[in-house]
Amino acid sequence: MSVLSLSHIGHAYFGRTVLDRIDLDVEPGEMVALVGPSGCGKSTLIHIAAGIVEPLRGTVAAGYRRHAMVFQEPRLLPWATARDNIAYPLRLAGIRARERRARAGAAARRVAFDAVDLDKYPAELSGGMRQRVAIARALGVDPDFIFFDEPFTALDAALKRRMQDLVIDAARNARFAALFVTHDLMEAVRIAHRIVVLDVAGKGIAGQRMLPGEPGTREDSDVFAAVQAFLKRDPLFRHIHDVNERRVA
Ligand SMILES: Nc1ncnc2c1ncn2[C@@H]1O[C@H](COP(=O)(O)OP(=O)(O)OP(=O)(O)O)[C@@H](O)[C@H]1O
Repeated sequence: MSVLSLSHIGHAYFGRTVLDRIDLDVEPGEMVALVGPSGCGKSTLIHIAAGIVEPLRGTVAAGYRRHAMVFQEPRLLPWATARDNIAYPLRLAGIRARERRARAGAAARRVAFDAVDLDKYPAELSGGMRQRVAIARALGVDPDFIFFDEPFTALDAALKRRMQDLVIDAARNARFAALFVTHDLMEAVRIAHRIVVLDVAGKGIAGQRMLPGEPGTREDSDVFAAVQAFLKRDPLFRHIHDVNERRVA
């Protein structure tokens, strides 16, 4: 009864294999963190999973009702206010102005976005506020699945933590499932039920680990200890901090 099922996904760019034989299922209400060394194909895989990129091989079976996506950059419309940005997908869905306004306001409240800022334009908002708008826009469509592609990488540590808590709370309340790409193992351990580790590019999934307890109920000391244990003793995480320098160059 998976809400997302990837079977034998393979992909290549210009003949160079980046993903091979990827099988991955996400259950309803489950938050799966996808981690792996730089350049291993995390973004490619989440784009395939979300239907943005057509895989060269394999199939994607989506059992969710409605999905949303949150990217590293908030990707807001610069000419629209925060409220109109949040309401934009609702407008595309043909929802009337009055209801759009109410639902955008409710979504903003769920991410603790101050109502007085709803009429501001993206350029008038801080990076954290803009990312809140992006999350509110995702929550506003009432999704049962959200794809997160490194949404908090550009934020400083304190803000990142606040945003993670916000996503954890929202996921618990709205019970959406999610695939969450991150290169931050601490973030993965805080936020997810399960961590899936991609191998270096072209080698597929290296393995996965279930995380104990529910996201949001883990003590900081336990999160820290789990990350240390993964990095020091678990061979699955051996390549996690490798950098594909050819790509960086
Ligand atoms: N549109 C594209 N055309 C050609 N090559 C691409 C394209 N997108 C990604 N690649 C290459 O595919 C590989 C995987 O990239 P991808 O962005 O999916 O990895 P990633 O794990 O998300 O990387 P990072 O952790 O650095 O964000 C990289 O070597 C990258 O250079």
